[in-house]
Amino acid sequence: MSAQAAEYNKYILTLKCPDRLGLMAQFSTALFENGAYVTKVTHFGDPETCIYNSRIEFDDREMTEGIETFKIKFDALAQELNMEYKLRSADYRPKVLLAVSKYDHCLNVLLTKWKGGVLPIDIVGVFSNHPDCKDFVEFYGLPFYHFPITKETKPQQETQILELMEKESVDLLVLARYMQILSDDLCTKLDGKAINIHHSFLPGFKGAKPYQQAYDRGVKLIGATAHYVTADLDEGPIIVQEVKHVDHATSVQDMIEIGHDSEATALARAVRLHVEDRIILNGERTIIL
Ligand SMILES: Nc1nc2c(c(=O)[nH]1)N[C@@H](CN(C=O)c1ccc(C(=O)N[C@@H](CCC(=O)O)C(=O)O)cc1)CN2
Repeated sequence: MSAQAAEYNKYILTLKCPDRLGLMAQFSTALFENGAYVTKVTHFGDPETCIYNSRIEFDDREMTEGIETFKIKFDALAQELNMEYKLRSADYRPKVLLAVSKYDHCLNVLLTKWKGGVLPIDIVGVFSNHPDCKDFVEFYGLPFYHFPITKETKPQQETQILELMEKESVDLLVLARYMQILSDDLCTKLDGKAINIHHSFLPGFKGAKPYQQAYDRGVKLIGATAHYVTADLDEGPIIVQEVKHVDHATSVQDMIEIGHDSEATALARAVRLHVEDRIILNGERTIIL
């Protein structure tokens, strides 16, 4: 007898463990025996690392015991299979802090998608090293934090960022064309919790002014890359990439304007993938389930 979908509690289970024959049968049986009504499964067994990765959506329509009992039983299986897993309610909306400098095209798309209910996140605020985006952010009813920075005040400014993230229990920091390099210490603290949009088709043209670099090289494709932030500038695991065709007549300014769409699209998609727990970090690479 199926009740209305709205009555069910829905969950997202992500897991990784050493791969071996019969693994799927074993944890599928565990899900079945504990009444997990599976509605979606995506998985990948990495042939190089021999690690099995899976993302499972299920609900409790057939569960006779609560999710806490499910966790206790699944914990036992996880130990047996040397499995790392994360289980959360599908209703949880990750808390996201945005960072900008002066360009607001990526910020605009993120705020529009958030306001329109397309991005399942709670934006706790926006900070910037410049005041330019204050009015725009406050138009959306969000707090704007002006954190100016100089080489000398960088440690204090990054402390402001960390304190804000702590105070608001931030799950994800999104650098939406935030043009400051985060210190190694901050990158370590934000490992896997900070996404940047770089305005080139990485690994080409890392660092500052990538469109000028692209123009000077005479490329026929420009791109944008959303990646996790690491201490190695623009070297973090790649999440999403977008490209656009250009030619000999495309100026640097043309590239900057053409690139805005690619940057905003790539970043918004990367944020969605992250907050839906679809990204598995796999060394220097990502698996998108
Ligand atoms: N630790 C990291 N910080 C940041 C990353 C990253 O991958 N690791 N990505 C950048 C974004 N970025 C390109 O997308 C970028 C931003 C700024 C610069 C840069 O050189 N800026 C200033 C120097 C600023 C500073 O010293 O903090 C400059 O133009 O000289 C290069 C690339 C965001 N941060």
